[in-house]
Parts: sequence; C-alpha cells; structure tokens
Amino acid sequence: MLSKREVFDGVPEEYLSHKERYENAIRNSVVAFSLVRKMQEEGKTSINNYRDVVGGLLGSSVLRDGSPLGLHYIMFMPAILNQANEEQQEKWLPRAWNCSIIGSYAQTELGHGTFIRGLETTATYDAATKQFVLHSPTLTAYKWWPGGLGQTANYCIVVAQLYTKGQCHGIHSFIIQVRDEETHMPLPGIKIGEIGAKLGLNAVNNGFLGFDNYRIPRTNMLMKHAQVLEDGTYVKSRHSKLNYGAMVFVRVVIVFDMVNYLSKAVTIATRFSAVRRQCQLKAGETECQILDYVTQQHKLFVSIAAAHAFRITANKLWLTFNEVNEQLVEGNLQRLPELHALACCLKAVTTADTAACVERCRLACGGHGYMMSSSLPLTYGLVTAACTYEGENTVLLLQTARFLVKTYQQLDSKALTPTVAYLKTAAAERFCVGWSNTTEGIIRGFQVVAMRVIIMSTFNEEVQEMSRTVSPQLKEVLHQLVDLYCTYWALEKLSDLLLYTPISQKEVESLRLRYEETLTNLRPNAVGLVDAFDLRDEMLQSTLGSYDGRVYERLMEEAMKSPLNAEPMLQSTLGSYDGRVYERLMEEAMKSPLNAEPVNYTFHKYLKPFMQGKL
Ligand SMILES: CCCCCCCCCCCC(=O)SCCNC(=O)CCNC(=O)[C@H](O)C(C)(C)COP(=O)(O)OP(=O)(O)OC[C@H]1O[C@@H](n2cnc3c(N)ncnc32)[C@H](O)[C@@H]1OP(=O)(O)O
Ligand SMILES: Cc1cc2nc3c(=O)[nH]c(=O)nc-3n(C[C@H](O)[C@H](O)[C@H](O)COP(=O)(O)OP(=O)(O)OC[C@H]3O[C@@H](n4cnc5c(N)ncnc54)[C@H](O)[C@@H]3O)c2cc1C
Repeated sequence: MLSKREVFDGVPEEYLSHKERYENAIRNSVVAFSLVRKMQEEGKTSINNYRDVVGGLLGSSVLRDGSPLGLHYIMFMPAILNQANEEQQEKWLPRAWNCSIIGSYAQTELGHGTFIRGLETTATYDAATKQFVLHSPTLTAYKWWPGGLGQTANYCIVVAQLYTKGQCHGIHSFIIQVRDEETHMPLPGIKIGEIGAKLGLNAVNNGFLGFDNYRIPRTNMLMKHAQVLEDGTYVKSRHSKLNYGAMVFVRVVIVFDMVNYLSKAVTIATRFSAVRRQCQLKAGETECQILDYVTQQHKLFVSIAAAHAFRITANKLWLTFNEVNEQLVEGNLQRLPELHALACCLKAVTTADTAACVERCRLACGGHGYMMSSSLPLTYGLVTAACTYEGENTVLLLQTARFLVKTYQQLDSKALTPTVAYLKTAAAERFCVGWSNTTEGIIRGFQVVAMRVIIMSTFNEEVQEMSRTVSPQLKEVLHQLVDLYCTYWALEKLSDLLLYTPISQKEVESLRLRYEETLTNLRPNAVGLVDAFDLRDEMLQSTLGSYDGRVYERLMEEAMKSPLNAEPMLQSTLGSYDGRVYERLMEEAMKSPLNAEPVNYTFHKYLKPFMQGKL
C-alpha cells in the first residue's frame, strides 16, 4: 500500500504544474479505487450499486478536481452493462470491475457533440476478415473530450457510424483497445493525446483519439440491441434509441452528483455566514453575523431547500429509471420516451440551478469566497461542466419540450404517463383554478403555467411555420437590438411588471412572440454585429472566437502545446492532419523533459501494479 504522505504530497493542487496535477491525480486515484476494490472483495459494493461509493469519491477531498479513472466507472462500465450482450459482458465486465483494464467513453468529436447522428467516425464491416475498420476521415472526426483517454485508459467505448454491405446504419457502440496492456504505448493506427487545460476537472485527463484504418474483431461491436452477423447482415434494434441508454443512465446519476455539490457549497457558505461578523445594526453595538441579514438569507436558504428537493427528486428518478429498465427487459418500451424526457429535464434543471446556487454561495462569502482554499471556485468549475457534458442543457430541455408538446397533442387520444398526468387536470379545469398561497396552490399554479406554455409552444410552432421576414438595413438592425434588449428584460422581470403595471396576460403572450421574432430577425446579422466590435484575435486570445473561424485546427494546435502531449508515446494528431507526422513527433520528443522515457513513470509505478491488483 502507498503511504499517505507519498500519495498526497501535502502540496495543494493549486500550486502544482499541469503535469504534476496529472501525476498527483493518478497516485490519489489508485489509492482511492484500491479501497473500492477492497470493498468489492469484501462484498460491500457490487456491480449494481458501486455508483454510491464511486460518486462519494469523485469530487471528494481525495479526488477534488475529478479523476483520470472517473469515466471508467461513470460511463465505460455502464455502457458495457447497457449495450453489451451476455457473452460480451462475461468477457469484459470482470476485467473492468477489477480494473485490470481501464476504460473511457468516446462519443463526442471535435466537430460534433450534441448532434450525435452527425458523428463522422466510421466503423466499416469487412466480411472477408470478419472485422470492423475504424477510421477518422477528417480532423473534425477526431474523438475529443473522453475522460481519462489522454494518458490513462487502455480501452474505450467508441461511438461510430456503422457501415455494412455499403449501407450506413447509424451510430453504434464498439469496445476498442487503444494502448498495449504491457507497455501502455498507443497501438498502431491509433493517434491519441490529451486536449489541454480546462476551466475545471483538470485531473480528468480528457483526451483526443483518431483512427487510421484501425481493425477490430466483429465481436467488439456491442451487440445487446443491434447485431452484425458474420456475413455482414445487419440486425436492427427493437428501438433505435436503446443505443442511447448509457447517456440516460449518466443523466440520472448527475442529479445525485448535484445534490452532493450543492450540499457542500451551501454548508460552506452558511457556516461562514455564522462566523462572519460585518457592520453594526446600531452604532456602538457589536457587529452582527451576516447570516442575520435578510439579503444573506435570501441568497442561501433556497439552496438548502433545493439540496433536499434534488435529493428527493434524484431518488424518485432512480426508481423510475429502474422500473422502466425492468419493463425494457420484458420488451415493454412504452415509458422509454417519458424516462428520456425526465432525465433530460432533471439533468438540465438541477445542473443549471446548482451552478447558479454555487456561484451565489461564492458571492455570499465576499472576498474569501474567491479564494481557491474556500473550495467554492473549484466546486463551481465541477458543476458548471455538468451543464455541458452528458448533453448540453439547452438541447436536453428541447427534448423535454418536444415530449410535452407531443403529449399535449395526444391529450384526448392517449393515456398519460404518471409524470404528465397533471396536464389532463389542468386542461379539464380550463385554467380557472383560483390562486391559493399554499404549497399545493403554488404547485397547481406552475402546472397551469406549464400547460399554457405548452399550448403557446404548440401554437408558435404552427405560426412560425407560416412566415419568416428579415430586414437588412443597419438602422433596422439597431432598432432590432433596442427591441431585443427591452423585450428580453421585460420578460425577465415579468413578475414586477405583473405586480406594478396593468400589463395583461394577452399582452404578455404577444410580448413573448415579439421577442422570438426579434431573435429571428437579428440572427442573420449576429456575426456581423460582433465583427463590428472590431476586436482583433490578439485581444480575444481565443481558439473559439478567432476571425478566420479555424476553430478545430486552433483547438488541436493548442492541445499539442500541452506538456503531457510532448511525451514521445503520444502521436501528434495535428501532424497527421497536415501530413508532417514524423517531423513533428521528433520536434516534440526533443522538447519533452521526459524524452528518455516512452511512458510516464506513473504507469509502471502506480497504474500497472494497481491494474495487476498488486497495490
Ligand atoms: C468530479 C467527478 C465528476 C466528474 C464527472 C464527469 C463525467 C463526464 C461525463 C460526460 C460524458 C459525456 O459527455 S458523453 C457524451 C454525451 N453526449 C450527449 O449527451 C449528446 C447529446 N445529444 C443527444 O443525446 C441526441 O443528439 C439528442 C437526444 C439531443 C437528439 O437525438 P436524435 O437521435 O437526433 O433524436 P431526435 O431526432 O431529436 O428525436 C427522435 C426521437 O428519439 C427520441 N429520443 C432521443 N433520445 C432518446 C433517448 N436517449 N431515449 C429515448 N428516446 C430518445 C426523441 O424523444 C424523439 O422521439 P419522438 O419525438 O420522435 O417520439
Ligand atoms: C468536462 C467535460 C467532460 C466531457 N467528457 C466527455 C466524455 O467523457 N466523453 C464524451 O464523449 N464527451 C464528453 N464531453 C463532451 C460533451 O458531451 C459535449 O461537450 C456536449 O455534448 C455538448 O456538445 P458540444 O461541445 O459539441 O457543444 P454544441 O452542441 O456545439 O453546443 C454549442 C452551442 O450550440 C447550441 N446548440 C447545439 N445544438 C442545438 C440545437 N439543436 N438547438 C439549439 N441550440 C443548439 C448549444 O445549446 C450550445 O449553446 C465532455 C465535455 C465536458 C465539458
């Protein structure tokens, strides 16, 4: 076993270099996950409930900024459970469960994250050799973001467009070895490295991955739902979205993560507010605790309530998830759309609210909340990432909206699933329900709001199909900006307007329509308007915002500057892009302080003994 001192070094992460952070994260992770393995051996955790144990570790003081092994537990293993058939589970799960292989989940590409039907990586079946050929046809096809892939994982689940007999059958999942299990060197045809420094989660070792006609056995396609037979015949899944199962699982789990992070942040801020004394209510008196100010209570108490609300919601969602998955096993797909809509909505709402609440907790602590030692900035970095990963929030809310509009359109013809049954009542009472200032009254009020918004969305959808007008003159555009600014804030501050002005419900509805029309009118000039700020690239200093729009090339150029990519074991993906692979590799190797060793020492010293169960 490693001694505590050796593992934690005692040097706060903030003072470590990018590379030292990674090395520190590996040391901490092998210790932490050796404990999980010990619990497995003693039967204290199993393949079905390990999430609580791992969830408690990830984001804890030991793995404060994430772990290079996190994705192994968070997505690699769930994907095998969810997408692999029995035979494949027998082959891969035991090795994944005892960490003799370390996996990641590679779906997102440089060019696509949300629109997964647009992913470019291809998996083409070769019946002659009974193999799939994985290939990244363009730079934008490179997998980009998978956690742990940079220098740590030696296997991963790859999501690619499946081709067989010349036909594309859409995205499917494959289990792929990317590094040699003995030497940890990338296998021939694999280009791999880490993507560089991020706002947070800098211990997760997010990587990039490119394939150059890389061959895998047919049986490495995860075949629980769809299959490809030896002769290349494609057998399709009962439901095209069953392949998306791993994402639904993680969205459900993220709601639990938000409970942990929000509880932590509001504990820090509330305790600090009890200790902090600032200003006197009356001259001569002792300064009072800031927790006594109503403004401070306004900032914090809702987060305490939200943490409990999210916990109850997470438990209910987990029950629904398990119920629906049991029904799926029996072939009953009826509640899958509802589960998808629920997981999307609750992942989006809890992550957005938690990010806002954690930032509010930080602000409530004044200057001391800005200190890294407060742990609030780090917690914010963790939670704000969750608004993006596992489905960007806007897009997930659109999925829920789609489900609600569809439910409304079938209100009279279809039995409603439990979570939307209220729509029937709200519709039956034709919204004439009176307001009561009770919890039930407020819930009913929001049910009426939901019903009205769904009706408006359905109506807008019909209206917007009819007309779209755009006006080119600058004067018009500036008027549109004024319009936008006014209608945006009128809608943002609607409660005040309803309280203090005679604005009617009808006027609110037309205000909302006008706002959306202004957005549409401004869209064609949006880029021109920001170009008009005339901010040079040197001032922006951003891979995303450069004038020439070469986003992906710049992202890759920046990634290659990471010290972790200087190590000779990595293959320069940018080099393969412009064809100067070997010259660049040699250039990078000569720069790297580690050019004497082909693999980072932490593999042999920590990772390999851990994977061989010797730690
Ligand atoms: C410190 C420690 C922590 C550290 C922890 C760190 C952990 C980090 C983990 C992050 C890992 C990742 O990010 S992994 C990558 C995650 N990526 C994503 O989540 C990608 C997000 N995008 C998507 O999921 C998809 O593109 C959609 C759902 C947005 C759209 O999919 P689509 O195939 O285009 O479907 P679409 O045309 O919109 O809809 C067609 C029909 O399919 C239905 N449909 C769509 N998806 C599903 C679904 N999953 N299940 C059922 N049904 C579905 C729709 O409701 C619709 O039904 P009907 O209306 O026709 O009836
Ligand atoms: C910390 C972190 C860890 C991650 N880990 C992994 C991982 O392990 N494995 C993996 O595969 N991926 C991972 N990801 C990638 C993540 O899943 C994607 O970033 C996410 O799905 C969003 O896709 P995108 O980045 O392409 O953004 P985009 O989809 O390009 O979104 C950019 C903007 O476009 C908007 N937009 C996009 N489509 C629409 C639409 N249809 N309608 C309206 N607006 C739209 C979005 O709302 C957003 O404002 C990770 C990301 C982060 C930040």
